[in-house]
Amino acid sequence: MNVDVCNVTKRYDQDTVLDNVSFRLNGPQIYGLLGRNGAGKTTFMDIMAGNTLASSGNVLINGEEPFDNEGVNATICLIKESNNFKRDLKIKEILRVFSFFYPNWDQPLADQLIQEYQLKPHAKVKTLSKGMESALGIIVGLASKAPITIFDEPYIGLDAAARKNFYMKMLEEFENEKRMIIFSTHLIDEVSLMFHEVLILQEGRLVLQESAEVLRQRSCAVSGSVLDVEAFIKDKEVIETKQLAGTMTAYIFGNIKEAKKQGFHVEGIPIQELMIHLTEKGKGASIK
Ligand SMILES: Nc1ncnc2c1ncn2[C@@H]1O[C@H](COP(=O)(O)OP(=O)(O)OP(=O)(O)O)[C@@H](O)[C@H]1O
Repeated sequence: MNVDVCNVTKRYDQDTVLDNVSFRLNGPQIYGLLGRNGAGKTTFMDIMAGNTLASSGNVLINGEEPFDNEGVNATICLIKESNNFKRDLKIKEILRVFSFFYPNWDQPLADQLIQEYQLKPHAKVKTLSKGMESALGIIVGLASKAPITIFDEPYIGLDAAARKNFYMKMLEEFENEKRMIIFSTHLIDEVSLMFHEVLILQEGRLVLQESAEVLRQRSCAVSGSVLDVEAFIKDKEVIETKQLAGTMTAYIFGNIKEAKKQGFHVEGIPIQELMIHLTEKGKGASIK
């Protein structure tokens, strides 16, 4: 599957929520869609899933618009933070509805996950705790086997162990059967190692699209004595510095090999730190 996002703008009255966003997603990978609160992530995912129209520009899924397009809609499963399901339906009814909708629906996987998350098939959605409702969303998202599966912070109410279990399941499913997974989250450190590619929105604009591997190679944390590190980073783009007991750690965009050659202790920078930097100062272009 390919997704072409062409000059997408979305306005609500005077507010421009997405501002001329363009990018391409190529094939089955795990994409991290990141950004601060209100950056436009959910709005974008709704347009992509065909739930709403862009004010201008368009999203093409394998060349077709998703809005009002049953064929395309059956290839996309969007699981949001909440309100994914009718509250009066029972879990088993929800699973049946989705099994009709998604041609690749995996009932054995759904059954297995229902057991693992200890959900009662006869329970109505309105009786579920937040965590249970999130678990149901995760089950539908994974069992849909939709070629494009989108998770928009799908884990509200799940504890750390249950979230970890979900991440493992998602990876397992991806490895078993490659599909495009778009994952939007604020718990970036928990999942960033799973991302193949990272997209960052800031105030409705795309400030970064980069492979996670490249990001890891182009940014680093350099540690050493304060004087040495200060001298080294003088001509570099510095994200942040921290000092502790005579040593300094500087987060920089730059050449890891050069830092290593000079004897510094060098580590990668967590993607969460990069996201904070890029969205604070709008330095998306400078990483290129
Ligand atoms: N139906 C709507 N009417 C008016 N404004 C809206 C509507 N939906 C979203 N917005 C506005 O669009 C902006 C982007 O919202 P969106 O939910 O897409 O951001 P987000 O990146 O998903 O945020 P978060 O991380 O907090 O979920 C916000 O300012 C929000 O108030």
